[in-house]
Amino acid sequence: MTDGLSLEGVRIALRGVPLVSLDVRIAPGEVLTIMGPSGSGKSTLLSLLVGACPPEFETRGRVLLGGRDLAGLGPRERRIGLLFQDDLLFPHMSVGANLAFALPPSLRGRAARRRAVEAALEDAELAGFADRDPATLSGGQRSRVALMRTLLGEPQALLLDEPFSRLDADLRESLRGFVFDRIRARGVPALLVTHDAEDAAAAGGRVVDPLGRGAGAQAKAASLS
Ligand SMILES: Nc1ncnc2c1ncn2[C@@H]1O[C@H](COP(=O)(O)OP(=O)(O)OP(=O)(O)O)[C@@H](O)[C@H]1O
Repeated sequence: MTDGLSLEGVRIALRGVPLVSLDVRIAPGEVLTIMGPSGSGKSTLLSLLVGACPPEFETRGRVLLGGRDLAGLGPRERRIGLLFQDDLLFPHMSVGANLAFALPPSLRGRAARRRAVEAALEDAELAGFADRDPATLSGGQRSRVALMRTLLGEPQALLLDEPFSRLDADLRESLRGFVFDRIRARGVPALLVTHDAEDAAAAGGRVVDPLGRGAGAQAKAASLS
C-alpha cells in the first residue's frame, strides 16, 4: 500500500507552448486515465514520471509517490512499474525465469523466490507454465505474464501505456478486467494512457486530458474544433 501518486503543479511545455498541466492525486488502487490526441503530451508525461523527460521540454512541479518526492531519483529508485503494448518478455528465458528476473533482490532464498513465481503464475491462471518458452504462449497469456512480471517488482505505482492496443477485441475485453482487478486488489495507484474510450470506461476512474480537462471539456473542445 502507498499513499498514492500525487502530481502537484506538474507543467510541461515545449518551446513555451503548454502541453501538460496536472494537479491530481491518484489514490491506491485507483486508475486515472489520460486521453488526448496524438502529440498532446501523454508519452512526455510518462517519461517525466519515470525520470527520463528529454531536455527539450520545460518542466515544473513535484511528483510525490507514497509521500516521497521523486525529484533527483533515478528510474529504478522510483519504484514505478511500466506496462506497454509490447510485452517485452525475454525470448531466451522460460516464463518462470522471466518472472524470477523481476523479483526484488530483497526476497532471499531459492524456495521463497520459487514460491513467489508460482503464486504469480497461479494468479495469472497459468499454473504449471513456468518452464514454457514465451514464444509458445498466446497473446493473452503473454500479456498476463507481462503484468505479473511488472507486479512482482513490487511497484509503488504503475504506468500503463496503451497496454491493450495490439490485442483483438475479445481478448482486449477479458484482459482489461484481469489487469484492473489486480491493480485494485494490490492497491497500486495507476495511470493509464489510451486512445480507447472502452479502456477508459473499464478502468472505472477519472478521465482527463494532459491539460487536466475532464471528459466534458474534452467533448466540448472536440465539438468546437
Ligand atoms: N525528444 C523530443 N524533442 C522535441 N520534441 C519532442 C520530443 N519528443 C516528443 N516531442 C514532441 O512533443 C509533443 C508531445 O509528444 P508526445 O509523444 O508526448 O505526444 P503523445 O500525446 O504521446 O502522442 P501519441 O498519442 O501520438 O503517442 C509532440 O509535438 C512531439 O512531436
